[in-house]
Amino acid sequence: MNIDIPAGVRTFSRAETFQIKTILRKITDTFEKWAYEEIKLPYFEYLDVHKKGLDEEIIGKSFKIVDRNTGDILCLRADFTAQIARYFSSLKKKNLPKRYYYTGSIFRYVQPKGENLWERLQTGIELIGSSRLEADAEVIAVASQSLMEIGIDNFQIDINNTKIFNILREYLKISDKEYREFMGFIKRREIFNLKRFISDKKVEKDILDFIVNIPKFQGGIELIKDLSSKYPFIRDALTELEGIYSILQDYGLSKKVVFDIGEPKEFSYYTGIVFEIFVKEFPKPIGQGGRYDSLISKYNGNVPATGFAFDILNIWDYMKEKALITQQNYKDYFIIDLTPDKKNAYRIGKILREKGYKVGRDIIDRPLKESIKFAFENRYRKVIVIGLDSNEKEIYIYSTEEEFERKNINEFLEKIAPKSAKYT
Ligand SMILES: N[C@@H](Cc1c[nH]c[nH+]1)C(=O)O
Repeated sequence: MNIDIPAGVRTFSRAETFQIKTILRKITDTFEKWAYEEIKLPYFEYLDVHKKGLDEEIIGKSFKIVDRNTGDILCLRADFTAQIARYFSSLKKKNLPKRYYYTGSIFRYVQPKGENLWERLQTGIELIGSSRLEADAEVIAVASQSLMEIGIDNFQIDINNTKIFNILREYLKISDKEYREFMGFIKRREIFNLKRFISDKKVEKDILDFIVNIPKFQGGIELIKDLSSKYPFIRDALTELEGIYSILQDYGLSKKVVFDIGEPKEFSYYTGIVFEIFVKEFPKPIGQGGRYDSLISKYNGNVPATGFAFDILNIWDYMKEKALITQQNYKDYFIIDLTPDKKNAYRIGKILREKGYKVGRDIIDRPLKESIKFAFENRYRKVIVIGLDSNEKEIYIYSTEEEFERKNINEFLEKIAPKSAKYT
């Protein structure tokens, strides 16, 4: 019998799931502190509708399914931002700003090799309704605070402005296809190909000089100021970068910022400030986002927006690698009731759970010693044994396999304080 799973998917063990869930919980708690509200989006979209907001390349990698009733082609969600834009467009009452967050997988085909999965777990936010730089800065601040909450503070935010490329595109008057080729050269930092690309075009000297040097433009705020004096044709876009830097300074985050003009983004829906988040000594970005002021208009309405998403499995991989994950999934009490009638077990369990404790019951017949051993091996902090001697009102509370205390049931239950720790 074949019990395999497809190459592009994987199961996460209970220990792995706990680690991932702990990361997610801390991040989404941070989102909530900034007043973002959760929204649950469907796995399926109509291909035609999802396509409106996404690049051909991404749609090409999406998983398609046929609606068996109507014959319509559906696809599995390939991007949350396009879904949110579609959803927002459908709202009758669009009171602004809207602050949404989401958690779930996006699905895109990749050659299933090693850790390449078809399913990518993301959690992210979208801030809809403001074209102010303050909105772009808020999104970056939320991302930064979320990372600090999970114990990552050596991150770097690579910021860029898509407007620079839009100006070049208009200036060069190139087709979509040529533009994609051009952006590919920039992304792969292929200076030789960039030179070749513009060699047959009539380009002013300073613009030409800018283009062939794009891959090298990586640095701090001085770089942006310098570019601004050298290349007036992109000054407005650079002024935005200076503006966002100044707000991030107020947030105390300017030390995290690097400008990387040679790093364009994956989605063509971006229209302004874009960014990627990296951590030192880890090759993959752990989050990315940016402004998408014309995406919503592809569906209905015309509202500016910005947002970002974390790649949770990249964060998890990094945290494992750096031993930043220390928490274990502990449970509080394991109740073993040796009496034929289990009423005391049910009563004690109920009260402890009401006070916020995690309580499990031993429901397997085996020698007491083995049950106790099982409990500590399986991360219960304490074991309660009922009916160990003839005094029905007393219980034994084990804190290790050997050490225990005898307590009167009612006294124990009266004294026990509600559990307070949040993530344990
Ligand atoms: N959807 C983008 C991230 C993003 C959210 N909002 C804006 N951008 C991604 O998956 O990379």
